[in-house]
Amino acid sequence: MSQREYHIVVLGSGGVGKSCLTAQFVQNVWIESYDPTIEDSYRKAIDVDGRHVMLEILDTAGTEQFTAMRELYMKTGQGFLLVFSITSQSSFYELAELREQIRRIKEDDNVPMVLIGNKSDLEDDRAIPRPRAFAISREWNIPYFETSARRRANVDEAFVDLCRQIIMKDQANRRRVQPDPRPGPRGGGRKHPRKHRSRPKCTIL
Ligand SMILES: Nc1nc2c(ncn2[C@@H]2O[C@H](COP(=O)(O)OP(=O)(O)OP(=O)(O)O)[C@@H](O)[C@H]2O)c(=O)[nH]1
Repeated sequence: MSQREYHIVVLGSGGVGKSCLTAQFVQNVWIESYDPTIEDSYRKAIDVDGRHVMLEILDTAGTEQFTAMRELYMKTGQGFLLVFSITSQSSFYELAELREQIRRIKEDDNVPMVLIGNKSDLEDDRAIPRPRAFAISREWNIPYFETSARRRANVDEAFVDLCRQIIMKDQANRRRVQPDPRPGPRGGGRKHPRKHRSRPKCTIL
């Protein structure tokens, strides 16, 4: 079977840890320094439930000056990681608008997404209580993961969950456009009804 390629976009305010999460997932490295991103893309092959897929991961700019690129990558992205920092209230509230923008641009209410509260190692500085984040994730009908890029906690789990959602959506779309090749009422394989058999049926004893 050919390898499928899926486009993932990592979104969220500046400094929430998008680059660090991406670097941990793709390269298994931790980056201590903060260097605001303009836009970086990475490729990683992974196996999800026995399926070999290639991911194209776009690490986007959190700072306002680069938001002009948003519309384009929202169109091409098939799945989105919505990242905030558990230590920053504003980064949490800013995600609502990003989510709305994605749904509007894609004209789809069921876009694969995952909500991520990053920097879970900074529990003492927590500004968003866990139940608050879970409540939003339930309202948006998407899963919530608390991650720490620093400790590499829950990073793979969040990316893999998103991949699963994308694969399921892709399969559902394919089923919709490709008619079932099997004959009979479910399939579109046979144009004309089978002719009546004149020969008697054979019975195996
Ligand atoms: N303690 C802690 N620090 C983190 C974590 N993830 C990222 N950081 C730090 O937060 C700062 C910003 O991380 P980045 O990954 O560059 O943030 P970003 O969201 O890509 O920022 P922009 O490129 O501006 O959008 C860096 O100094 C990181 O070391 C984490 O899980 N825990």
